Amino acid sequence: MIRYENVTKMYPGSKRPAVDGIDFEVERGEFVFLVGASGSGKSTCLQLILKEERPSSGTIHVLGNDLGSISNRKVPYFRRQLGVVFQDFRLLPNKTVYQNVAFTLQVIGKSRGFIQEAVPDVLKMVGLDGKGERYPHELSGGEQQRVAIARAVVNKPPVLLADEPTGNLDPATSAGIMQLLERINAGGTTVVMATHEAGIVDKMRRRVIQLHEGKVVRDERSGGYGNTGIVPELRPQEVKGESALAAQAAVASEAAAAELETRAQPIIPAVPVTPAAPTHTSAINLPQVETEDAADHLGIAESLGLRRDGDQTGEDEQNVGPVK
Ligand SMILES: Nc1ncnc2c1ncn2[C@@H]1O[C@H](COP(=O)(O)OP(=O)(O)OP(=O)(O)O)[C@@H](O)[C@H]1O
Repeated sequence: MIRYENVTKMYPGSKRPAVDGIDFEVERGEFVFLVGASGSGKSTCLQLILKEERPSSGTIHVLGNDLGSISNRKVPYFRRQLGVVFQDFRLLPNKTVYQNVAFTLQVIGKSRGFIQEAVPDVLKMVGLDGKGERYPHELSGGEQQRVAIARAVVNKPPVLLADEPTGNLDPATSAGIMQLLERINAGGTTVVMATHEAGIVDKMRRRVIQLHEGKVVRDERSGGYGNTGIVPELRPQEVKGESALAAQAAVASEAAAAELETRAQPIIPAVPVTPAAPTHTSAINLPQVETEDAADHLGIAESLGLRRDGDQTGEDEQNVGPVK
């Protein structure tokens, strides 16, 4: 479904690759966590899958397509098969919940009848029944992320990519979001999620691919986050508030019990990871709602794969192939 073959990504002006000769394959229906310290290459991996970035060398196949062979013109069509969720939600602030989700379908030319059926269905699925007329600023952070997830999956993409989707949420709210992602995965959608949050990874016991300085240092079926005691930046984010701390403790104790029950063997043995300065703060940062304008619409559309980006010249065209 997603296959990395000896992929390296070197950003211009960088001294070392962000992604350094990595190989992995994600099968249809898997739930995979990408973990690792800040700067280890998690977001770059997701951007490469989305063809937002191009590898410096190596090959990436997604849904049967060699990404190197998809022309710029076809990129938006390719991206429609991938749902994307971000840490900062990226909702359109002057559109209602309903309109935020409908917008995705309108841009790709779905009929009014289809939209009128699909949007209420997906809002119900994510637990936002009855909140369609609210604006993003009238929702909690968790509800805003549910809208973003609804928008990502309303067109039933076979793959959902999530980059720190719980990064702005307290642990109790995060647990609800993770249940929702699990439910979406149980419905057959392949989920690849980058995260720093050890409690979540430890509790879920799904496949874990750990990156360190752009290399895969662990690929473990049914894994945990890693030895968070040794590596400072892998510790779970601290949170403020008694209920959040209680929820985090509950997750940690369940994870400890699960650890005792199951000790899965790594596919690639873990290697020591050099500690680096922690970069994440303990505050819960809710994103600022920005003023809506045309640029917002275009930026959102582009990042969701609804609009063509890049130059228009020179590449061979190739039809986006069937789902593998
Ligand atoms: N557009 C860019 N231009 C230059 N360097 C970049 C760019 N994006 C990322 N990098 C660098 O590539 C490396 C990997 O970054 P990346 O964002 O993929 O890591 P990450 O694991 O997602 O980090 P975080 O958890 O902090 O989001 C870092 O050294 C980063 O500074």
